[in-house]
Amino acid sequence: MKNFTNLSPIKNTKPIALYSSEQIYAMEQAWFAQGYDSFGLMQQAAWQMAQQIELLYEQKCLNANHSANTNVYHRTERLRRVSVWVGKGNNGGDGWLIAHYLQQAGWQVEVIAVGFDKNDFVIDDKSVTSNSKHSDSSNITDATKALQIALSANCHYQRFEEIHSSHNESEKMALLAEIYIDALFGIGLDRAPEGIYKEAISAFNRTTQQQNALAVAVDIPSGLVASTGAVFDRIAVQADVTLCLIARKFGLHNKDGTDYSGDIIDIPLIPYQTARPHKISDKNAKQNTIEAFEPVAILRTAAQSMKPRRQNSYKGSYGHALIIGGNRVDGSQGMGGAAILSASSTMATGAGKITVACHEAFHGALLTSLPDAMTINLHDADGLKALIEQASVVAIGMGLGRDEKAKALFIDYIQTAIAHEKSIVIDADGLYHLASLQMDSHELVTELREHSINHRVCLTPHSGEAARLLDQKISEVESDRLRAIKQCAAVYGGDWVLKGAGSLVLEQKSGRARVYVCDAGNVGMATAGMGDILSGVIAGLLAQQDLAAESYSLPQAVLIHGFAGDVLVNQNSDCHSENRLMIGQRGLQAQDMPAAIRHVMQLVMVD
Ligand SMILES: NC(=O)C1=CN([C@@H]2O[C@H](COP(=O)(O)OP(=O)(O)OC[C@H]3O[C@@H](n4cnc5c(N)ncnc54)[C@H](O)[C@@H]3O)[C@@H](O)[C@H]2O)[C@@H](O)CC1
Ligand SMILES: Nc1ncnc2c1ncn2[C@@H]1O[C@H](COP(=O)(O)OP(=O)(O)O)[C@@H](O)[C@H]1O
Repeated sequence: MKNFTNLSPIKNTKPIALYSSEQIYAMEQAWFAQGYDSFGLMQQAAWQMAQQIELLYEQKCLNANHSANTNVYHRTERLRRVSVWVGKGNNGGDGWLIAHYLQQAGWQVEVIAVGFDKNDFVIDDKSVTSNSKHSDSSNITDATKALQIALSANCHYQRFEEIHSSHNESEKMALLAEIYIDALFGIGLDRAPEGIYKEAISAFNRTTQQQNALAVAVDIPSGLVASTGAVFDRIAVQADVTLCLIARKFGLHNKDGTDYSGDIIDIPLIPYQTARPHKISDKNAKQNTIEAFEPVAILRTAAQSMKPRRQNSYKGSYGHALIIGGNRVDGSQGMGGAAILSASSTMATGAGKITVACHEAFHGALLTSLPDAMTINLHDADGLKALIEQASVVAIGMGLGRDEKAKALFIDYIQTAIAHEKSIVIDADGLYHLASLQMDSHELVTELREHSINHRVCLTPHSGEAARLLDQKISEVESDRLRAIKQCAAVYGGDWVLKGAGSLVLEQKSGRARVYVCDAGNVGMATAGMGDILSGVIAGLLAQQDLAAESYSLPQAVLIHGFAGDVLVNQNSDCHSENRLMIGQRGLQAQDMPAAIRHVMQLVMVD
């Protein structure tokens, strides 16, 4: 659940580099290649996590005492109990060592071992005392070594299989604890947890919820795929806190990741986490050159500040945005609202002037809600093409319609925009037509791609639209959104937003594509018309050419849109007056957004 307590669009936080699990393994390998010990790294990881767990426990006690208004010193008399759930991989190895270190620190520890055979618990002194630098060489894995160390230290354990097969509910309650540690799976999860693993994850979640205990995930919540943020069949540990080892995983911030990870605490561990030895192809190159790991994406949690406008300027200084959409196909009710919403957010973002090209049937409604806009008939091709020539940016597709007539208009208007070297935003039905044109091998797709090399072309699909553009199933796109957005950019050129929880933004600059995850927005925005609002924000920023490049960037637009949604939902938490209107996650409407966008535009302004 998103925390709205510290809502500020400009925060003093740096963007965070995000990596795939393959890259994290490569970072580890680079570290070991320099002679460092893999088991030493596991010990260090576990030791630092144990310390964090102690801090989390103290914080939990302080909070509990604070709310109960009791003396904080009572906490020292409490029995500190931890239940550590371990799997068979290295993530489980971390768990065994955490149990060992916490027991040394005086905690009452119970390890719940999942997927283990009874024979796994025979103490083998050799593995504990093994000094081999890399455990592989002695055929003893790091995880086994960790288990043996915990056993030798008399850490109490139970096999989950035994607890689970018991019909006695109280026996099923593995251990009453204040903190539960999830060390079942880490970045090595490569398939859906089934059988006993599925049962263990459900039992972990059930127990932590029943005990109102703190659930702490080691590295990543078990069940969450580190490289994609996917969760198989909703089977994943619901963590309150994730202790993220080595480097931030992309999956913690995309798709299901945000729902399952809780607060994230970084434990970087190795100084070279973002570098690996350079492959020496040039014999003259220095031996010790290092090559940075290119993150798969950058997490942006804050918008760029914007400078105030020059006093000596006028509406023409802030661009003319042309919104094309809002059609009414003969006999239908039409989609005028899409263009109206888009236009109202364009204006709220600060465009100097706007014209809306929509079906004439909607002109009255448009002018009633947005008298600042100029209007033109969507089907007046000559008039509209003349306007495209004058516009600073053309946003097309919101409620344009999917019939053949609309497709012909789309082709005509996009070709005109390209001919006049305009910035273009394509959304909704525009993306539908673009996908058809790609299937027809229509020349417009190539023209648009070429145009995008030197001009801004922004395309904003949700997963369904992206699937059509790529001729894939929605599930295929959803299973790896990072791959999908890159494929979109490779096929069509331009800059992209793949909308959804943790919207992805791909920007191409100087032939280099960079992907961003925008950490603003909330589930209240999953309502009709929110996408139209986004296309309007993008058009509104692109129109204002007085802005510095980073201020009209695509991540900036997505962040402003997301923060506006967050501002609206946040009214819930700081609402003291009963008379004040509350807008929460349920019932948030796209039409609420322009006022919130104006508010965010003031918050990002600096002197
Ligand atoms: N020694 C090291 O290099 C370090 C490793 N670390 C830990 O090691 C973790 C990665 O360890 P591993 O690579 O062993 O990966 P995991 O501990 O995630 O486990 C992978 C094992 O589980 C199996 N598996 C995957 N999905 C399964 C499923 N659905 N059902 C049943 N079995 C499944 C795999 O076949 C593999 O045997 C990290 O997340 C981190 O916690 C940290 O200790 C840092 C240092
Ligand atoms: N769960 C969510 N978290 C954050 N943002 C969301 C969420 N659901 C939707 N949004 C945002 O709301 C907008 C919805 O766009 P879209 O699906 O195109 O709506 P429409 O087609 O009705 O206009 C996108 O910008 C999307 O990122």
